[in-house]
Amino acid sequence: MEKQEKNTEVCPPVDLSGEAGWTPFDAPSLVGASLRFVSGEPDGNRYRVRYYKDDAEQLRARIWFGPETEGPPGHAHGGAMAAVLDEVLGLAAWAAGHSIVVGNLNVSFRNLLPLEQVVTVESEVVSAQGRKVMVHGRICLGETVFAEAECLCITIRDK
Ligand SMILES: CCCCCCCC(=O)SCCNC(=O)CCNC(=O)[C@H](O)C(C)(C)COP(=O)(O)OP(=O)(O)OC[C@H]1O[C@@H](n2cnc3c(N)ncnc32)[C@H](O)[C@@H]1OP(=O)(O)O
Repeated sequence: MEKQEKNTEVCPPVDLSGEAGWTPFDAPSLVGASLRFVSGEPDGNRYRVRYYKDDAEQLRARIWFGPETEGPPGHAHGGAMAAVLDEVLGLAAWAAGHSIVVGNLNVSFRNLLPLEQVVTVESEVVSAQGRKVMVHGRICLGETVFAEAECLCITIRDK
């Protein structure tokens, strides 16, 4: 079988601007330099992401799924969408003041997400009781929802 050449060309810049009323927010710095999988290559071919807070102080992200996130031909891998929801919804809890890791992430894939398109991740911290913080979120563009998730975050025990 012939070996397929890997395309190593870097994709052109993309516009990750937020919407009116959004303020840029450096969410990954809340947890230090550890979040390289989604946020680590801002000019690469995997993901490109920029974080914001909206006027209700909820975390938002504008994100581009690059060719390295491909699953079904021309579209994002489900695991690639789940990774984004894990990071953004976990960071939404951090941004609300909770030091957490994600304990459970329940994702529903609603529509195929075309590659190399800038989409939005919305999040909402819906409850915080004891060590459990529930965050809901979705990857969408206008009225189209690509994936939605419920994320149970658990606060880290004091060492
Ligand atoms: C640095 C942070 C970056 C954040 C952004 C990125 C998000 C991530 O990718 S985090 C990485 C993925 N997550 C992980 O690897 C987490 C691995 N899991 C763990 O470390 C542990 O299981 C942990 C911390 C979640 C819970 O363990 P522990 O501290 O012993 O708590 P534990 O006593 O078991 O549970 C506490 C409560 O949460 C509940 N709970 C814990 N896990 C779950 C779960 N998966 N589903 C439902 N409930 C759960 C328990 O039932 C318990 O409830 P109750 O108090 O009512 O009895």
